Amino acid sequence: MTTSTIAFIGGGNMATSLIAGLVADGYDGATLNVSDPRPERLELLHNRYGVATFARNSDAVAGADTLLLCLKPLQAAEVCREIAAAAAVRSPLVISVMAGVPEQALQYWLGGQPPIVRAMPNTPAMVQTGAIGLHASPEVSEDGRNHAETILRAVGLTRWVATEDQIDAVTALSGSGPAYFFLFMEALEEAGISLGLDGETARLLTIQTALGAAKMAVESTDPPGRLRERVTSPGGTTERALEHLLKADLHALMKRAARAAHHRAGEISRDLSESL
Ligand SMILES: NC(=O)C1=CN([C@@H]2O[C@H](COP(=O)(O)OP(=O)(O)OC[C@H]3O[C@@H](n4cnc5c(N)ncnc54)[C@H](OP(=O)(O)O)[C@@H]3O)[C@@H](O)[C@H]2O)C=CC1
Ligand SMILES: O=C(O)[C@@H]1CCC=N1
Repeated sequence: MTTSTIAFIGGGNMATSLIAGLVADGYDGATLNVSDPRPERLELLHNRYGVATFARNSDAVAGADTLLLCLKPLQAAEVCREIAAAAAVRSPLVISVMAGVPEQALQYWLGGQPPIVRAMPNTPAMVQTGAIGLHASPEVSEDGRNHAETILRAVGLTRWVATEDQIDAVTALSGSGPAYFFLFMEALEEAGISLGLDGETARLLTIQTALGAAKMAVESTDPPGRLRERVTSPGGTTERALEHLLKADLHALMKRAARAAHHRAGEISRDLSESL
């Protein structure tokens, strides 16, 4: 655990998930600064996690050793320019979770080539079960890498990727990934209701099944494919169901979906890079 101050710039969904996970890990909310234009959001974060809140981004940055940029990509340029002078005072490590926002663009807006770590977390960070991809710009020291990893490891599993481009792949896989699993849960729940179960029963059984399958996948040395085979009795019920999913080519569908997310991250990067 660190006692240094982390400033969250933007206090929306992803910031809230990270703050919740850090506080659950033992971080003192008072060492977490948060700035956001919405007073009601700041109040909620303060009441729930004890964080220090700021209406002005520069005030949140002052005194912080680490900046966690949790803005929507389109807000990045304006806000980085706004905080550049305050950030230059202590040269904090800058960690950006923003999809598609290149390290080079962040350095350009902040000025002076600060060390940047791009992190791609996901919302399960809220329950300390996040999956987080990391990439460091060449300016990040070994200490800086360790510092970023320590923060993010508090909220989940971390993996460094070799190239910045691969952060777009992480975005398409695990950044957006919780939404894919939630959609699957919604569909399974609806299927249960269509077979005559009441809504609450269908939802509870769906969620517990997802949890059980994920726990088995984590704890087993066998890959998911082998675990699937063990559910699938020859000539049984699962086989009949899987025939439909495989006929619809779920694998190809998943690849198309992930490619679309990956493509979108690239579009965001290109648009931002063209404006430099
Ligand atoms: N949500 C997710 O699952 C994940 C998101 N990310 C990344 O995290 C980033 C944030 O996403 P998410 O949390 O979902 O989005 P949100 O819109 O929930 O959060 C962004 C927050 O920044 C606030 N904001 C707007 N303008 C400013 C400003 N000038 N200064 C400070 N704060 C400002 C927004 O306020 P307002 O609403 O009023 O605009 C909002 O509260 C994105 O770049 C996304 O790519 C990465 C991984 C997963
Ligand atoms: O949908 C998005 O753009 C963000 C990035 C990954 C998850 N949410």
